[in-house]
Amino acid sequence: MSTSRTGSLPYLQDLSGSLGPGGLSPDRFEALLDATSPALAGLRQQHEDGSLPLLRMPDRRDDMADMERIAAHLREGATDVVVLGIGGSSLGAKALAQLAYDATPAGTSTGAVGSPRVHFLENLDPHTFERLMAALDLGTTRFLVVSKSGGTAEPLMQAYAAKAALTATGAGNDLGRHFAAITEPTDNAVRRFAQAVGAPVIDHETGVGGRFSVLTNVGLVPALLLGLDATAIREGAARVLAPILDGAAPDDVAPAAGAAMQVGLAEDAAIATSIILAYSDRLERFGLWYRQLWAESLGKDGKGTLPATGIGPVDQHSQLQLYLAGPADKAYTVMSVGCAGAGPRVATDDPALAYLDGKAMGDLLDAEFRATAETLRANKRPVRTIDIPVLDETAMGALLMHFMLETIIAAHLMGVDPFDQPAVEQGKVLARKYLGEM
Ligand SMILES: O=P(O)(O)OC[C@H]1O[C@](O)(CO)[C@@H](O)[C@@H]1O
Repeated sequence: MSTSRTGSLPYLQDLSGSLGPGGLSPDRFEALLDATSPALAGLRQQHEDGSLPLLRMPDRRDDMADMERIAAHLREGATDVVVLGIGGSSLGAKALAQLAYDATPAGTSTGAVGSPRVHFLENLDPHTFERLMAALDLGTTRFLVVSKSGGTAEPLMQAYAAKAALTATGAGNDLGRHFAAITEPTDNAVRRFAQAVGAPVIDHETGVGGRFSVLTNVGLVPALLLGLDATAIREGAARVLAPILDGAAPDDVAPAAGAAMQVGLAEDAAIATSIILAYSDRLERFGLWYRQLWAESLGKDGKGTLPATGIGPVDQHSQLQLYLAGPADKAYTVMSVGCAGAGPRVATDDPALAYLDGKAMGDLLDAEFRATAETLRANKRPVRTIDIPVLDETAMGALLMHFMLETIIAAHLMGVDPFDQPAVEQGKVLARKYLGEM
């Protein structure tokens, strides 16, 4: 079974292009799919006993009031909100924010009319920081500091720098109004910072790691600021989880099929890179969120594949040559958002452009998506397609849950723990040592 039968999902996954020559043998795929059964049973159990709080997020509503409270605090009198967080404390929110569209290079998202502009200062770069501070009216700018541990150097550095910038411009008389924080309920540096400036704090879910936190307040507070429907995001996630909770067979569980395919390709077909190629600008940051999820969860014990991202027509004109004729060590997830007929139509009497005459911009995008997927397959490159008829909050919630579950199930097949990241700590210790020597 190569195409997901879960008809109620707001997307359609088709794995048929990953099977056969250049890909995975259908028998091996079926065997791996069967091997996901214990993982699915484990997830059911963990949902029931509450030991994996991520699985309870789709149905949670009791935390919405806290989220609304923080969002209202940040929104009041604000033209701009800057989110200070890194990795899992930023990437999920950024992916959601792109729904409220837009994909400006500075990472700004504008939402519904009346919403503040939301900026994500994820990376640490003094040049970017100073330029943004200079461009904003700090009197009407708010900062949301997000860190699960509350001890991550980058957002702390940015929070203290923002406080100094506010104070320098005289906008710091009422610092509590300018800040809010999300962090674990421990005595940590982010909490102490927020308390010192008199800003409200809400708790980061203790049992949900950063890269799995997009359905918690970490993703949903920025979403609310942008006017997105947070409940619909969770409802979309619930639709992906439902077959697992209902005890469906693995071939009716889209993330299980995806995990079997990804692990099988790595083990049998020497696939070293897993590329998400999205035919929608609004999925650009989704790919970046996926990179952390896949890399940090599975890159262990010498195992794991390199997650990479690309964007539709742009990468056809930049990467496709390598994809088609370079090393056959990459697998492709080509994602498209229903676009046929969308956008402006061309009117031209140039005979050389007869193929464009009367066609909508979305027609060309759709044709290119299908052509690229087929060409990859014709060149024996394993391809999965994911069609999203309508990219809204429900679909985005479903896609986020799909890839979180696919990662957890893949970890089970690979025999690694998806929830830790011990190797990352080495660099952090060294960076602190170097800082101490400066
Ligand atoms: O939310 P925190 O604790 O600031 O951590 C940020 C990121 O840093 C990491 O711990 C890696 O260093 C990620 O797993 C995490 O998402």
